[in-house]
Amino acid sequence: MESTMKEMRDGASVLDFDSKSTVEGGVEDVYGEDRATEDQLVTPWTISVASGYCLLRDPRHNKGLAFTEKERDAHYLRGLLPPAVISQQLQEKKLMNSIRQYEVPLQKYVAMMELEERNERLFYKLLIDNVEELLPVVYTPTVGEACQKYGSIFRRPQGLYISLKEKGKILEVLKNWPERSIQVIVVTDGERILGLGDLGCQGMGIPVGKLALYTALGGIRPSACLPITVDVGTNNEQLLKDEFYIGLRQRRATGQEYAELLDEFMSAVKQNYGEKVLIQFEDFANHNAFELLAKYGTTHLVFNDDIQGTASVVLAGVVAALKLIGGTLAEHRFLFLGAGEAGTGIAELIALEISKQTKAPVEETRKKICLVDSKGLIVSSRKDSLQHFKKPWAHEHEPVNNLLDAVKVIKPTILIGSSGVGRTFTKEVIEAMASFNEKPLILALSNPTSQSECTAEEAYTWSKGRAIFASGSPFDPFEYNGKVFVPGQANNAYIFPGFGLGLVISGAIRVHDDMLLAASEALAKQVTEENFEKGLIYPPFSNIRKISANIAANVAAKAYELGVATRLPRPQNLVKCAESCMYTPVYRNYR
Ligand SMILES: O=C([O-])CC(=O)C(=O)O
Ligand SMILES: [Mg+2]
Repeated sequence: MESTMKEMRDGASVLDFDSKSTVEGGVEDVYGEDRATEDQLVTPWTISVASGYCLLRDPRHNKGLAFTEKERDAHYLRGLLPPAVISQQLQEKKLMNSIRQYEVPLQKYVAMMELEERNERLFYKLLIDNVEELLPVVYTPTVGEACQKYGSIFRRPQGLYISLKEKGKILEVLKNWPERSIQVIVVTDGERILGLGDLGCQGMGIPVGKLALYTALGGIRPSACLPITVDVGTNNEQLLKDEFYIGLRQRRATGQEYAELLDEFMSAVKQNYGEKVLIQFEDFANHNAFELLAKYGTTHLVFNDDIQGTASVVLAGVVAALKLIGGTLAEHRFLFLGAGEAGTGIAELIALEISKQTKAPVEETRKKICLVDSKGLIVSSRKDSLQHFKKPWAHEHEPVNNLLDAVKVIKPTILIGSSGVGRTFTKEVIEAMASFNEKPLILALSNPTSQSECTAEEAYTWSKGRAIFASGSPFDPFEYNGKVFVPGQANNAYIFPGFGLGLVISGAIRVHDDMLLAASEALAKQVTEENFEKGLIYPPFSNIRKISANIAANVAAKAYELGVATRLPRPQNLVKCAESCMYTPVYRNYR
């Protein structure tokens, strides 16, 4: 009898499913429980129409004073709102005025988060229309401070928390999340939040912030985004002692215990959301970041923003910069400070692109790139003691034990900082770069601003206005000798929203390095003559939705070419397709 009912509900396909284990996802699998076997527990979700008081308190549907007279009548709102009816534009103006009055960035952050909890469309309207002004509020650098103080500013939970306490029950925890059609998950374990180190469970600010950008910059629907923090403890003594700390009060689980929890999480995600959900790893410590990417890259749609997103954005900036500094990629010498996720990720993608351009094997093209870590230049004599992700960069060279000496002997044309340690591009380092380069390209990528390898002012002043400079966190334009220099922001925020959109619109099931190259190429093409004249190697964020649509189209095209796209037939015009899929924050009319 039971099986007959299930067949009636699910149609003929139920016969196939019943005999299978449910640990894999499927194309139609959006609810998870549709595929659940009879002995599995399901969540009895219901859908209802919000009205009256509940409607005003539902952030997804609330419009505040913008509810029309007709809507107020039809939805039992009479008397619950003051008489004035105002437009979304006027609401936006009012909120921008009030946010601009706060002088402390963290107050602006809290105001934005409160808006998101109150009125989601208005939040995104503000963010999209004022992207250059609000990006530093909801994203780096302010989000870093927010994570450090998350326990104190915590009001309502955002996202999903999966801790060691949920071991064995992760699938059930996922089913507690109210949305079913998830397209993008950003997950952190909080061990390396920006350049701020281990912030444990308070790292949640990062997935929340990244996903706000997925919607604002890439047009993924907010309801399709799921921020997750996996809490395995923290080694941050200060947080462990902090009475307001929101996470597990224990030291980090490692080894098998860690691997098992992550494995359960990865299986549960695929089981619940299917094959096409994008899982973006964010701000994991080096060892776990590389391992997770390698382990799940062949079974899941995974993307590590710190390794791959940063690589793609930096390659785009370097390619664009060639218009200003001359030469081909292969003709330049690269020196990195920092050999972690960002450093080795960028280095590898640059080596790959040079290899594609010159047909030389990547083992050869890697030799154009040198990396310095905390122990000095990475050279072959250090090979035995190096972590595996650094080994490809151990070239034959005399040991050199600091950055300045490495700059002097290698004479790079391009200097890239990704060490997470601030103020390491000293006056001597920049002056040395400027002594043998007409236009040294200097990228200070570490975040937030406090960890930047140097400031824009320092780069321009110490190079006497000759440096081409971009940084991970934003700096204001700087005037030197009567000329205004506008520093670019070499931040993965240019890439991941469009990249993710490209995966979603093509229904891609795996990420491939060639897609990262496709994203870089699309971004580099968006830099205009006018941008170059100001010394910019990235286009302004004000055009980001157009940029994201172009990145998405190039990434999707590559997914179809590689045969990993499942959305068929392939749309003719992928840019149009990307644009038409984008979420818009304009209020909808209610009947
Ligand atoms: O969040 C950012 O601004 C860039 C990034 O991924 C990081 O620094 O880890
Ligand atoms: Mg990151």
